[in-house]
Amino acid sequence: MIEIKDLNKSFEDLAALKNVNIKIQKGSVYGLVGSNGAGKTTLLKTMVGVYQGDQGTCYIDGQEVFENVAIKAKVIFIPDTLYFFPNYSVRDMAKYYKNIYPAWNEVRFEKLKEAFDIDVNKNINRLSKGMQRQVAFWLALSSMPDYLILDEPLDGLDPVMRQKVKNLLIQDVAERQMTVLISSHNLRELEDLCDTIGILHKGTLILEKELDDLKSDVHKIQVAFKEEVSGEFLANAQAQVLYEEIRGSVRLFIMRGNKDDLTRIFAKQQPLVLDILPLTLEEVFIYEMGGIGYAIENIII
Ligand SMILES: Nc1ncnc2c1ncn2[C@@H]1O[C@H](COP(=O)(O)OP(=O)(O)OP(=O)(O)O)[C@@H](O)[C@H]1O
Repeated sequence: MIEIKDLNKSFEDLAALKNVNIKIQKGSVYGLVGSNGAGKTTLLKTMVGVYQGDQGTCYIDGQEVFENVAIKAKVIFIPDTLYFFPNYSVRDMAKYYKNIYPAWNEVRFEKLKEAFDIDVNKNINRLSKGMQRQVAFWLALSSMPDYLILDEPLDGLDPVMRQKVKNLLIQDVAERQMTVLISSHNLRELEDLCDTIGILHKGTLILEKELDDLKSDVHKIQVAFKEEVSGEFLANAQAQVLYEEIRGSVRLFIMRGNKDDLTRIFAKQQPLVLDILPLTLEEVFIYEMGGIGYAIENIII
C-alpha cells in the first residue's frame, strides 16, 4: 500500500504540495489529474524518493521511501521525460535493470519482444520518442515491480500501442496485484484504467473518489413534459441539481443521486420523454467541480 500523510513540499517560496493525504491500496490503479503546475510531478517524484518532502511522510509497504533501497527495488517510476544512458542499447539497459531490480524476469523480457518489436541492439537514444517510451514500458514490466508510478505514460504512443500497453498494465494488476499510479491530463484514458481518481489543484488534493461511485452518483436526465412543470417538485424531493438547461421542448438536468430515486421523482410528473443516461468521466468532473467552484475545463482535455 502507498500511504502519503500530510505531505508538504516547497520550492523556495512556492508551495508545490500542501498537506496531501493519499492512500492507494495494493492492486489498485489510481489516476491523478490536475492543471499544469498543480504539483502532480512533484507528488510523484516525492512519492518515489527523488525528492524529499519538507513535512509529512511517504510510506510504501509501511516504510519511508526516501533513501530506502529495499523499497525502491520494488518501485518503478516512468517520468514524463525519459532518460537512458548515452550509447546504451535495449540489451545494455536490460542488463542494468537486471542488476538493480531483484525481481527482473528474463523470460518476460524475451516474451515482451513480441509486443514491442524493437531491435534489442539498437542505441535507445536513436529510437523515436514513441519507441523510447515502449522501451521504458518493456524494461519496467520485465522488472516485475510491485508499484508502477507513471507520469503522462502514454504520450507519444500510437493508438495500437496505447491499447497494448494498457492491456499489459491491466494484466499485471489482475495477475500479480501490481499497484499503479498514473498522472495524466487525459481523463478518457484514465477512465479505462483507474478504479480511483484524485484531483490535485494548486498543490491540494481537492477531490478523491472511486470511479464507480463517481459515475453511479451523477446522471444526465433528458425530460419532456406535456405542459409547463414548475421546478418545485425537484426542490420538494430535495434532489441535487448540478446543472440545468432547456433545449427546445426538452429539459436537460445533471443531477446527483441514485438512478432509481431520480426515475421515481421524474416519473411522478408523467413526462412524455424521460431518459436517464450515464455521464462520461469528463462530464462528471465538469459538473462536480463546477458545483464546488473550480473551472475544471482547464484541468482536462
Ligand atoms: N525543481 C523545481 N524547482 C522549482 N520549482 C519547481 C520545480 N519543480 C516544480 N516546480 C514548481 O512546482 C509547481 C508544480 O510543478 P509540477 O511539475 O509538480 O506540476 P504538474 O502538475 O506536474 O504540471 P504539468 O501538468 O504542467 O506537468 C510548479 O509551479 C513548478 O513551477
